[in-house]
Amino acid sequence: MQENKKALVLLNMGGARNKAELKMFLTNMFNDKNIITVKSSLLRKVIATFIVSSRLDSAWQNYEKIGNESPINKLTEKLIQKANKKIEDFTTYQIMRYTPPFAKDVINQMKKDGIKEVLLLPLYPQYSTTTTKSSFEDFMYFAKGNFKVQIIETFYRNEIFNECILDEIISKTPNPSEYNLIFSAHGLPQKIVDAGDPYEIQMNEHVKILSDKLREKGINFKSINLAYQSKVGPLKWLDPSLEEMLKNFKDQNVIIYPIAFIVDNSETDFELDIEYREIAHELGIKDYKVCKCVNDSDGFIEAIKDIIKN
Ligand SMILES: C=CC1=C(C)c2cc3[nH]c(cc4nc(cc5[nH]c(cc1n2)c(C)c5CCC(=O)O)C(CCC(=O)O)=C4C)c(C)c3C=C
Ligand SMILES: [Fe+2]
Ligand SMILES: [Fe+2]
Repeated sequence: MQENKKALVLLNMGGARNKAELKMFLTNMFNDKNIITVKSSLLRKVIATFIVSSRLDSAWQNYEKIGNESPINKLTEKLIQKANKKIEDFTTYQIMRYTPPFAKDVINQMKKDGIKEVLLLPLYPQYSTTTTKSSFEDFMYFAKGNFKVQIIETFYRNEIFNECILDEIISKTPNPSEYNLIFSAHGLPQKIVDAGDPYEIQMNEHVKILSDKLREKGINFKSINLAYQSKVGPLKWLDPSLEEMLKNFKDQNVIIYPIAFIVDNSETDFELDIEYREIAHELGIKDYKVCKCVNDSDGFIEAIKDIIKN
């Protein structure tokens, strides 16, 4: 690896490579104080143990349908390799929050590599305490003042990034007036939003930016909507849910864009492409398309260059 002094660190959630890692993912996630916001870490541990034991087997069945692993790790690896070839002045690393590579180990490697300055780029276009803040705190805890650190908190307004999203949507729908476009975002418990998390506000703004850009290009979908997927547990989450939204489109065509994600993962490959596809079929939707995330596309590498400049 090059001996650059500056690191670009891409932060993401991680994903299971096997059943043991799914247990690790769920255990780490539900012990995260930004996800389960109860004050007592002991109570959180009890809740985590309960959720993991009740969820593990059924959740694993979903991963069995997508080749026994989340695609997030291999796709992120490709993104890192491409970034290291194409983005000058930085060595690019990845850190995952709930499965390896963990902050502690990557930070040790960065110290060995002589890194002095770090630019953190969470792979979440919109800020949430559950994702951006959680990953930032994780990094800072293990960095222990060893580096000069900067973070990019959001990039949903970046024009090059938004062009990548639109390219994917447009290339999948030669006849947009016959399709309903749904931006599908990962959901969040309502109480996290009520406590001040800006995710929903930023999500609405992001959908408006993309909708305006489509109109400016003269591309008119039958309708454009935002819905939330992936609800877990009994609490109220952001609405409308994707399932409720799909009910509006019996006998019509739908195209979904996964707006909260940068790299395809189990929520896109299983939940959107398999589970909601079945629901759409049962609801009498005619054609149901799911867009790919920007992943390691050349366009997204250009977007990263633009996001990190200055
Ligand atoms: C209280 C639970 C959860 C919150 C809050 C939450 C927020 C959140 N998550 C993502 C992105 C991803 N989540 C993924 C999987 C996943 N998420 C939860 C729960 C919460 N997420 C669970 C239990 C799981 C595991 C799968 C399942 O059992 O349903 C993933 C996929 C990882 C993979 O395996 O590929 C991503 C990515 C965001 C962006 C977000 C808040 C904005
Ligand atoms: Fe999630
Ligand atoms: Fe899910």
